[in-house]
Amino acid sequence: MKIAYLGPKGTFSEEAACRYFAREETDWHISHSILDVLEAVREGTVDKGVVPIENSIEGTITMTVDGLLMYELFVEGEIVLPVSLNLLTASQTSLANIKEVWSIAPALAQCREFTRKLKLPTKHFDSTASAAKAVKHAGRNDVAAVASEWAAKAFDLHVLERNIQDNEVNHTRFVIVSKVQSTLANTHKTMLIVTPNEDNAGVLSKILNVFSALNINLSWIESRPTKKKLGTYQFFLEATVGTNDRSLDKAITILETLEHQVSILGSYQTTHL
Ligand SMILES: O=C(O)C(=O)C[C@]1(C(=O)O)C=C[C@@H](O)C=C1
Repeated sequence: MKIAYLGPKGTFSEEAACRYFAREETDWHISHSILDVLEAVREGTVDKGVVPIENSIEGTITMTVDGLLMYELFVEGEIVLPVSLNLLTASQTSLANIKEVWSIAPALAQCREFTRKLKLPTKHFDSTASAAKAVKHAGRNDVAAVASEWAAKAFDLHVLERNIQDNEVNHTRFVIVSKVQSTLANTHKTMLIVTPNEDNAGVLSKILNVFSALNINLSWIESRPTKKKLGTYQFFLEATVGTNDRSLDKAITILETLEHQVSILGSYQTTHL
């Protein structure tokens, strides 16, 4: 099975993908960006892709959510990975010497308190590991990458500070995406997109009421702009029931009767690593 993830070696995506598919025969496809992973799935270059969708400190990774829509992909699994972020330098140095911190935007956002306290400017890269690789090749001792210990080993970097994220406990959830909708039995979560039929007062609350009236718990809500008109949105909802749950069927029927557009992005189980 061909599987794409965000590279280079040493990313959290690599850790999530390798540990999740540890028992399967895999042909890895390493992509340069999250959108490249999704595009490889869309084009059929790979069978599946593994991408981050939400972090417990920073929230939704909007690039992934927008990419799921743009490439019309489905979600067939979910992985929750503990994330510890470290400050990595090319060689041993002190914090006082660091002038700039490099990483992917969501990782930098997870350590905002640390970089703000030290008044350190940041620079964006396509992944934590590409920032680590750049630090290795920059030949400088005044720049540092925010990345994993796995990346420190991969690029032979020095760990200057450990666990620098804003909260000691930190998790990122990844989704496994594919071009076809899988028919998994025994799933316990379902991701939906609801596009309201019109933009009227209380439309979101009316949509949410359908779920609460049917006693369906929602574990995630994200609104994304339709990109067509300011102030108009589509809602991503994650319900903690599978598609075989009759109350979910009912909720979808009611929403469609109210002329909202509903599509199922996938139904899946969660794997905690
Ligand atoms: O850059 C990486 O290592 C990734 O796998 C991406 C990513 C993300 O964008 O959220 C994944 C997990 C961590 O939250 C930090 C970075």
